Amino acid sequence: MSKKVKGLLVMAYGTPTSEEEIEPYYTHIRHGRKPEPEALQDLKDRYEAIGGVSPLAKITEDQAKSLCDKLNELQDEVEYKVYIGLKHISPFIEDAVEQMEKDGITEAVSIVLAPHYSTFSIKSYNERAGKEAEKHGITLTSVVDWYKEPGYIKFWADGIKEIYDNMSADEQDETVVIVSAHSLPEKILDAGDPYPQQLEETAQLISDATGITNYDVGWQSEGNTPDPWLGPDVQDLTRILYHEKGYRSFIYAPVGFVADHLEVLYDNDYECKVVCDELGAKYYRPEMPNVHPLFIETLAEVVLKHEKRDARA
Ligand SMILES: CC1=C(CCC(=O)O)c2cc3nc(cc4[nH]c(cc5[nH]c(cc1n2)c(C)c5CCC(=O)O)c(CCC(=O)O)c4C)C(CCC(=O)O)=C3C
Ligand SMILES: [Fe+2]
Repeated sequence: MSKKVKGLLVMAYGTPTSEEEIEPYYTHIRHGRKPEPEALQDLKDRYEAIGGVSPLAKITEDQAKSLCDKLNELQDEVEYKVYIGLKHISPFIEDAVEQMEKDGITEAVSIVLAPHYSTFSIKSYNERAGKEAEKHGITLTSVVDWYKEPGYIKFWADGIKEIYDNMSADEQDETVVIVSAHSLPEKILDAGDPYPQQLEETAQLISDATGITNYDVGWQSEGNTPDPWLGPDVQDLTRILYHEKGYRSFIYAPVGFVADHLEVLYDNDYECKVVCDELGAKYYRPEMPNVHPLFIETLAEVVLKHEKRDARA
């Protein structure tokens, strides 16, 4: 008897793959409102600064494919078939689910390539997927979050330790780890959003795993809107930690992201580095997860655990 085929919906933010796509992409992020010419130019300049287009599109594809291969290697009850569904550019989440139906898929599982749960992020991905699945008669269950998964913590702890262990004892004494995620509007707190608490937990677990107790939590890449955003911003935090605590080496761990992309390559590797250079401090940033085997295995374990829980329910 042939194995049952099950859909694996891998959801991610999405990125423009050419300069022409930047405007429609930005417009989609802004819920259909076109950006002002200055804001659009600013975004184009940032993409230009990291090489014209983001490496994210290719990385997301590689992550999705590797995850699916790993899942098919780790179990032999079902044959997973992978679909990529993006939040802000084609193939959209809805396109992916529609394609599943065309392919005769009746059951699927989804995961978002972002660790922390927020109404602004994972909830909105999962709601869009769930709604579309219902429309097409597909039974879909969704992984909720995976911010304290041991393999994910280990991945970051290993990267941080590698940098730290290469320092002299004197430098180690002056080193702090800045653990960060994408900032969100402060109003998420009114509804008790778990996002900030989850980032705190991730940071604590990484500290436990590395034994490095000098760490702080910051927010990055905040949007260009009038309302207040979660802070402190990582750049401000760098200055505070330098002046008030005397740190001279900074290890940035943007754990809210899983790939090399604009927020990391520009907001960390350029903007935070500018602050470090100005202060005469040292800038370090461990590798992003991308398709590292430990990371892909971890995602596969997350999906399989979710599938088991689902089977029990
Ligand atoms: C929570 C969160 C994640 C992490 C979770 C997840 O991954 O889902 C994330 C990831 C990403 N965000 C990305 C890109 C952008 N996000 C923007 C703007 C915004 N993000 C927001 C939230 C998040 N974003 C919000 C609340 C806004 C403001 C919207 C508004 O205006 O009200 C803008 C507009 C310009 C700007 O603000 O910089 C861009 C270009 C890329 C792709 C990078 C690449 O292409 O390499 C990635 C992975
Ligand atoms: Fe974003």
